[in-house]
Amino acid sequence: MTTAVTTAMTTVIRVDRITKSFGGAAALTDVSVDFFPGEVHALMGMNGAGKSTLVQILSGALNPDSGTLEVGGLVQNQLNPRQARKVGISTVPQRRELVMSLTVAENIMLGQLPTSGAMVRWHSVRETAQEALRALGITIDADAIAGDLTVAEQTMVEVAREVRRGGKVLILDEPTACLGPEAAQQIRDLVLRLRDSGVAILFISHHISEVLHLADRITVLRDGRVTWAGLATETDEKGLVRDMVGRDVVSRRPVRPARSNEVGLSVRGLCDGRFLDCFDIDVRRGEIVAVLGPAGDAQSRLFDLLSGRRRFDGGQVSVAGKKLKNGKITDSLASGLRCVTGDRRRLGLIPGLTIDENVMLAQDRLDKRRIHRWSLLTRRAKPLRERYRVVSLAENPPVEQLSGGNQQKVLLAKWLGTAPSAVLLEDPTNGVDVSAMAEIHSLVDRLAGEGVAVLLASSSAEEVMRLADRVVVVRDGRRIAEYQVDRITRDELIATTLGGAL
Ligand SMILES: Nc1ncnc2c1ncn2[C@@H]1O[C@H](COP(=O)(O)OP(=O)(O)OP(=O)(O)O)[C@@H](O)[C@H]1O
Repeated sequence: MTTAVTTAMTTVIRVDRITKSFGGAAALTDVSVDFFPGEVHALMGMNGAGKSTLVQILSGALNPDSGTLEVGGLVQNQLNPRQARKVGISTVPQRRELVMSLTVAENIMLGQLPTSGAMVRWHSVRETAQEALRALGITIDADAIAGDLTVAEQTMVEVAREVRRGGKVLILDEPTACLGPEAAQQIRDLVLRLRDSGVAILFISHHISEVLHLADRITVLRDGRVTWAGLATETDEKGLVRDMVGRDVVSRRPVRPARSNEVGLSVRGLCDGRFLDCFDIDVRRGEIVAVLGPAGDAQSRLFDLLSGRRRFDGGQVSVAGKKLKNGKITDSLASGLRCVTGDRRRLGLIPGLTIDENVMLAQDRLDKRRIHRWSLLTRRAKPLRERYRVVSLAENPPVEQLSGGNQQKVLLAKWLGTAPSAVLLEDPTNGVDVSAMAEIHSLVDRLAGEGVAVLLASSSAEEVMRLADRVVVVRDGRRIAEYQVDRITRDELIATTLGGAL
């Protein structure tokens, strides 16, 4: 447990009895929260509990239906994003908002480039940006191109930009989602440095142990209402789960039926640039094998190659003994291989289509069905929505209106509802709450129990320990170690992934 340096207990933001509805359904009801400078305040809750809605109100993207918002002692009516920034409220959303083709310095100084007459003073741009990074203890080169950075580094650049613009309250929406242990730790270290410099941090995370270690204060939302608020030292994991879910949640490794000796998915000598170098892996039917590596590069490249989105330089992929054609999505799908992307926003879902349309997209494609009656679509989607517990305020809205965790459930329903024979799952519980996580883990257990070969690429060591039978560690594109999960501890797993000796 870390200690806060709260010097003055004057609130920097006071949220008083805020209510917000969408189409008559309440997303927030009578929510009151105080934020203090020099404190990490975690906001927790199940998917759809109202966290992002509150963040959007604080950042001026939405206005509440009733209640007041006070910033630095002044009531703010009808806050818009520009005013929010002006009064010192900055948000680093889940989706990175950097211009990927520009340098780090250009991104940090965007909109505030120093000029002499009509000329930009590039030297000053670079110096000022480098200083902004240095002041936060961030060792990233200001000349680097944003798109070449890791996700954690991109998050740090956004934080540096917001702090430089005078952010007194920094809202970080799941900044460690999908990051491996080392990168997540870098972000947490940065959060603590900011806190110690007096910034008020609003931190959203579904990782309970992370919140308990990092936060000074916690507010829990359930169905849009505050169910618990207090100091982190006054609660524990069990208490938080009860406050979020309303009951205990248990997720245990089941005893799975003996695995078949038949290989469901076989990868031989796969090569792709610097990401994969003669990579081999076999997954038997009914087995769950996790691929772990320090940066996640190999894992997401595997997704591109196995799904047929990208051609590999060399090697062979087979599903149930049938060789796949290189770079052919249709062949990959026809083989029964399903690749569930970790990037649901860009590759997984069509934001403007409804839940039912997204849920049925993959099955319709496999059935070559182009036209459907609405009533039939709803009837076909219903069992999948129920099985994956997709929750929304409206009946069948566009998926872009769903909370992040519910979007993830739609993505899983879309692919896993199509009778797969082998599956690649990339961060399957990305952004989902503790209860949905337990449900998704049970669904993956069930898939394996039905004889599906499951290849898992997860950034969470806990998830790997919970789901996988075997772990393959990749470094520099090569397989460097392999373990049976029951012969290794979580800490040993993290050490070996990060390059430490066992
Ligand atoms: N623009 C919108 N239109 C309609 N409903 C919305 C809109 N934005 C949010 N909602 C609904 O409001 C509820 C609260 O959503 P919110 O995104 O705040 O949840 P959350 O706690 O951030 O969830 P998650 O952990 O999944 O991100 C959800 O039921 C969501 O579907």
